[in-house]
Amino acid sequence: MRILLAFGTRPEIIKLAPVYRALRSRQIDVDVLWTGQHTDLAAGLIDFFGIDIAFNHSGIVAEAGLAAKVGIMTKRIESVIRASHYDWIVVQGDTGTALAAATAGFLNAVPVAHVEAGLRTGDMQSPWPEEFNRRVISLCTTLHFAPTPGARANLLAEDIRAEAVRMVGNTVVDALQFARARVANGYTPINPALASLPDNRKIVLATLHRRENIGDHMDEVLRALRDLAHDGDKLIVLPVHLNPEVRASVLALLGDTANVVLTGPLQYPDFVHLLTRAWVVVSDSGGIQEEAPAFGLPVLITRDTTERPEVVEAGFGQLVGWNYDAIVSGVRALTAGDAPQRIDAPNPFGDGNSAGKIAAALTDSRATQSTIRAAPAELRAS
Ligand SMILES: CC(=O)N[C@@H]1[C@@H](OP(=O)(O)OP(=O)(O)OC[C@H]2O[C@@H](n3ccc(=O)[nH]c3=O)[C@H](O)[C@@H]2O)O[C@H](CO)[C@@H](O)[C@@H]1O
Repeated sequence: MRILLAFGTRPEIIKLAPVYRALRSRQIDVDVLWTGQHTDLAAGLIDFFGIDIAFNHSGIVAEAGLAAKVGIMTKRIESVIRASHYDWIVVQGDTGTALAAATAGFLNAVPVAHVEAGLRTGDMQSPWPEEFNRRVISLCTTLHFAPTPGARANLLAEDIRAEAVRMVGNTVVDALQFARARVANGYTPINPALASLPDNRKIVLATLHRRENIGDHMDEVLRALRDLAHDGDKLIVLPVHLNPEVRASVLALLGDTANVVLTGPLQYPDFVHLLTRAWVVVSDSGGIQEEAPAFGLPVLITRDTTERPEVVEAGFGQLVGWNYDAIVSGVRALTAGDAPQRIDAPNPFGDGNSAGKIAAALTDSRATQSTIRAAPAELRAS
């Protein structure tokens, strides 16, 4: 059996690394194709998880235009899958890379397995273009790995056959457990700014990067963070995304502000270390909504919708949009005491055993047989 695993961005690497490791531990041949959609952000991650890259297409990132990038990635991935036989092509989430790889797989009759399937906001504009990507990827997919019962229900509502959907949890929890074991007890952060964080401040961990939030929305979140920094008892720690528009807004509103630590994107183990120290998270990230519950951490979600309603239902998350008052009062309420308020509830995104379940399903010969039968005869013969 031979499997192609395709990824491009930081979150895809984090969430597919446990699948890679689970397949390799079963002695399965796995070829990894990296489109390099994130290069700097991915630095260190591939090594951290011990991943060997078979196909490095990181030059694609230089192409202008989202459609051109997806087109070029699709073409490159198609040439890889036409040159060898693959039993599965595995993609994750909702990125351009996942869209390209799923499309190339479908059009060449290679069964596609989708990790983190079934997330929906119901709004094609938010998040854009991810909601579109998710829907197209689901159309191309043979085996859907849903992280939660809600995600599974979303897929069934789109007339996807129940046998094609497996509820396995989210591999982000597996990745977190891998990293947590490495940042336990006496960890020295790679980034020097983290090594000297004062013990007597309440750490507010903030991240901002969603495309649809850039501009007035992001500026309002940054104004709220600036005023929270003025309270004096808190320390705002914000790893700044590399997007130049995000950087410009952050520097304009938070540059040279007391009680604000701005860093570049953190290496994943540093980020996990910071999660262990934070009192509250303010973020528009998808992955962080899933990670915070693993630490019992409350998260204020600076978006108007979330495809992860479980984080809100389980009591970890609040949707605060870009509302200055909601952010300021939310953070103040969560940092009012002398110790961090940890939420004692199970993580709705899983128990860290997702990758093993995915590897077992992919290597189950019955799943492979039924998908091969589903491929058009002329492609099976070619
Ligand atoms: C629309 C949407 O929600 N789409 C999501 C999007 O990903 P995202 O929003 O979660 O992306 P980011 O926030 O960039 O990454 C987060 C990860 O990065 C780590 N991190 C963070 C800051 C740092 O300084 N150093 C780090 O190491 C952190 O631990 C975390 O795991 O695409 C994914 C792939 O398809 C999807 O799964 C997912 O739906």
